[in-house]
Parts: sequence; C-alpha cells; structure tokens
Amino acid sequence: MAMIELDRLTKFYGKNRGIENISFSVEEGEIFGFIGPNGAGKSTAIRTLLNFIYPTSGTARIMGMDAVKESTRIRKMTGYLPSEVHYYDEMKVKDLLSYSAGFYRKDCKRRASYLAERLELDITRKIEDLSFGNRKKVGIVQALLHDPRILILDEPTSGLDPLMQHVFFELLREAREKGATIFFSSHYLSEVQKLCDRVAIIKEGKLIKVENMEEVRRNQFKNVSLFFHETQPNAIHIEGMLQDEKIPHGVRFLYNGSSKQLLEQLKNVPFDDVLIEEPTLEEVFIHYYEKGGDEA
Ligand SMILES: Nc1ncnc2c1ncn2[C@@H]1O[C@H](COP(=O)(O)OP(=O)(O)OP(=O)(O)O)[C@@H](O)[C@H]1O
Repeated sequence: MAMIELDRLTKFYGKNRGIENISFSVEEGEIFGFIGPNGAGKSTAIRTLLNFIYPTSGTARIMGMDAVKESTRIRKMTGYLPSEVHYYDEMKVKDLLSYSAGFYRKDCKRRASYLAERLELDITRKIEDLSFGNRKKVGIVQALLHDPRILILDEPTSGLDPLMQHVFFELLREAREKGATIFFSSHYLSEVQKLCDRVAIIKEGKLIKVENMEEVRRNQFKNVSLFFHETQPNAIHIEGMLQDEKIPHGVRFLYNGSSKQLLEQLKNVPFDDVLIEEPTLEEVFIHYYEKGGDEA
C-alpha cells in the first residue's frame, strides 16, 4: 500500500495556480524528497495533504485514508513540520511538547529529552526567547516526538546550521530504521542527494518528474569539458549533449548517455584535453527545469 498518494491533486487559490494535476505516491519506508524552486507548489501540496487547505480537485490519501474526510486520524499518525512554525510564545518548550504528546495520547518524555539533547535544544526556555533556528528545532522535536509512521516535513532544514542539519539527517535515518516513511520538501539538492530514495521534481505547480535517486546517482549524466589549445571547431555534435556552454579554451556540456558511446563519439572530435566529471544534481535538475524533463 502506498503511504502517501496524490491523484491529480489540484489547488487553485482563486485564479492563482497553486498546484495542478499532481500525481505520485510514496511507498512504505521510503525517504522521498519533494523539490522545486520558490513558488513551485511544495507547501501547497503538503498543506493539502494535511487538510490545512482543501483541494480544488483530485485527491490525496495517507495510508489509504482520504486527506479531507479522515484528517483527524491522519494527523494523529503523522509527524508534520510546517515551513513556518508559529507557537504560543509565552510557553516553555517542555510544556509545548507535553501538550503535543497529550494530543497523541502518548508519554513522550524520554523521547523528547533524547531529541532535545541530540539537537542541543534547551527545553526549559520560553519559546519567545528562542532564535529562528531553535524554533525550527522545536518543530522537529514535535514532529518526531510520537514516533509517527509518516513524517511530512516542509523545508525542515531551513534555518539549521550545517552541524544541526547533519544531526537532523541522522534522526531521519533512525526514524526510517524504525519503519517510518518520510516525505520532505527542500530547495537543496545536496540534501536530497544524500538522503532520499526517490525525488519528485515540481515546477510552476506541475510535476516534472519522479526520479529514483539510485538511478540519478549512477545515472548516465556526465559533465564533459573539452579543451582545444589552438583551433576550436565552430560546432560540436555529440548525441546526448545537453546545455553546452563556452568555457576558456573549450566547451563544457552535460551529457546523457553511456560513457562508451561518449568515448566513441569523441574519437571524431579534435580536442586536446578532456575532463569527464560526475555532475551535481543541481546541474542535472537545471536541465529538467529548463527542458521540462522531456529528454531525460
Ligand atoms: N494563500 C495563498 N493565496 C494565493 N496564492 C497562494 C497562496 N499560497 C500560495 N500561493 C501561490 O501558490 C503557488 C505555490 O506556492 P507554494 O507556497 O506552495 O510554493 P513552494 O514551492 O512551497 O514555495 P517556497 O519554496 O517558496 O516555499 C505560488 O504561486 C504562490 O504564490
């Protein structure tokens, strides 16, 4: 059974497009990334999943339950971190956490102390006295507190320093080892690259592609730089060549295809030096964003 399932999910804010016809599913035990530029529709999709906003059409299901009709049950089983956390500022962190634990009807004291210790969060402080990053940590502890089967996290790492991001990823891995399914949005490709099994790429409200990270990691994409000491050909034609750009004394391009075929084709190019590198996901995804993913 899919743990999270979006079926032609569409949300318009009046005439404004939020998301349009988004369909994909997240399987049990996956860490699934949801990535796209500002305004792509990530938060809209996530908030629809949690029934904070209603879909214009289409459906969303969590563990087979309809996101609108069974939202209370869903929220009890889900750990959710909104992109912006708003709390009762007067409250102490520990009081907020026991209040949350009450909602889940679970004694989460030990778990709260463990998470707070890992994230170096002082739970005796008042929320109003916390920095943005520390408030984010409160949100993370709250989401992980009851060992939910599903974690839905909207830009969880924004505001965390690199060390804390690392700790946070460890906590996600631990949650996954205990069987959790994790869905999180991000702008940062590097963190998706580190952590996710699959990733959905969204742009301007539309799903561009769902990609298996294992495939992306050992994908056929290469960054190729060809250097010419003297004369450079006016044009180079290589099948699978994408996004070519001029560089000093040469040309650089993203190549999509097998290395063997690349080497075959390079035989016909009078270059003096070549550099073949693994591209970052950023470079691969820029290609998706620009071309709508059609060619890949
Ligand atoms: N309450 C709202 N009223 C009107 N339009 C909205 C509202 N919330 C979001 N939108 C629009 O919906 C689109 C998707 O926004 P959304 O916040 O879901 O994107 P996002 O991918 O989460 O962006 P970011 O990475 O900047 O958080 C944007 O064009 C945005 O302007």
